[in-house]
Amino acid sequence: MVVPTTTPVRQDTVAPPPPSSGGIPTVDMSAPGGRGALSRQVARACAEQGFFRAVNHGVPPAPGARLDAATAAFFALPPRDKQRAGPPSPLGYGCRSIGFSGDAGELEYLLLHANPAAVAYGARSIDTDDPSRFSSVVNEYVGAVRQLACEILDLLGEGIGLKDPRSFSKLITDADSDSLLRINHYPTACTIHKLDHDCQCKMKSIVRTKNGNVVNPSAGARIGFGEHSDPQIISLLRANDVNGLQVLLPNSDGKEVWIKVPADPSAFFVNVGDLLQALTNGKLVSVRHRVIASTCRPRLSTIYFAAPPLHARISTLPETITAGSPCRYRPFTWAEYKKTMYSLRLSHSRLDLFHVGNDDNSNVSKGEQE
Ligand SMILES: C=C1C[C@]23C[C@@]1(O)CC[C@H]2[C@@]12CC[C@H](O)[C@@](C)(C(=O)O1)[C@H]2[C@@H]3C(=O)O
Ligand SMILES: O=C(O)CCC(=O)C(=O)O
Ligand SMILES: [Fe+2]
Repeated sequence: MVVPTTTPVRQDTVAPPPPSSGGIPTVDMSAPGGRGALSRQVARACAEQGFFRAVNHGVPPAPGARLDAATAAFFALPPRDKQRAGPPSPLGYGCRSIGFSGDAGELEYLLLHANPAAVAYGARSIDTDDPSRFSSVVNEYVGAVRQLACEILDLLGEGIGLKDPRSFSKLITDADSDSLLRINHYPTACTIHKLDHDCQCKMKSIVRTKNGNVVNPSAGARIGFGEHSDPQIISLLRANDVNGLQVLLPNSDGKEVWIKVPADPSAFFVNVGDLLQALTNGKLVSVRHRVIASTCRPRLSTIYFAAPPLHARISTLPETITAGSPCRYRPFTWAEYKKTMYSLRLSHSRLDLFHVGNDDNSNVSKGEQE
């Protein structure tokens, strides 16, 4: 991760660091002190950590509670009912397998496109009793969270001094926005028996050798979701009261260390994504994070990945390019970026392939892996 330790976001508007709890910057979205101070705080957290905890964010609890109830009901279904919504294409129901390049984690999930037509289509196999009930719960949640995402992006636009501070939020409110909603369920080690046989074996990482012996190559390690950065513009995560999320942040010596993020069901955890790093010439940093699954309590998390339309051209904003900080990334479309990312492993630092002067990405687009 690039850590701009010597270059503050803007020389004339250096904000005090947001208060941090256990190394996690926290931004009170309703704090008195004015919009200027708030925008500088949000920009500073996104420049230094690429991550913050948003409290008093204004999203009412009801849409989240309704969505949690609906998705928990889905995950409690018998395996063959859940499999009607899979396998993930990448959208749909998935169990353990993440993406198309061999990544796996101790989780099952639903991955949905966030537009109402796609939600309605997916809902037919997720809530067969009443698909429109499921759709309206998802749409209500997406509407509320998208509004918070826009507010944060506008604050960021102001905080880093863009000519049009709404440049970021305009990308995600376009009718063709490619935003996603993901619901991750990390079962406990002892409820794995509720999954189907295939998934049970995969989650226990059981491998049967040629002579019939059973071995567990990853005994002890419970990687829920492996190390990665989110590819989109910004991600807003809300989870139940079970810990597990970790972010890779610089410590006081500048060394990167994994920081455990204490669970807070009333907060949103905000991640800068790869596209925002590219748009801002690396001033805002796409944070690497992962989930270690708890052995004794199930974690349920919901993440809104705010993305532009597929055809959107991601080109570094001129305000972020200076003589001392020349343009780092070549322009690309979100469709091009997605194609590259799906050919790579979860942990790949894929944005590096779009550095000015790096021609290596012509190969990865054709399916070459790490
Ligand atoms: C291995 C992969 C899964 C992923 C697409 C990718 O090729 C690399 C990025 C992964 C990720 C991480 C954030 C989101 O959970 C996600 C939906 C996304 O947009 O990028 C996943 C992708 C996925 O699970 O399909
Ligand atoms: O489930 C979580 O808490 C985080 C998962 C995540 O980072 C992702 O789905 O991209
Ligand atoms: Fe993520």
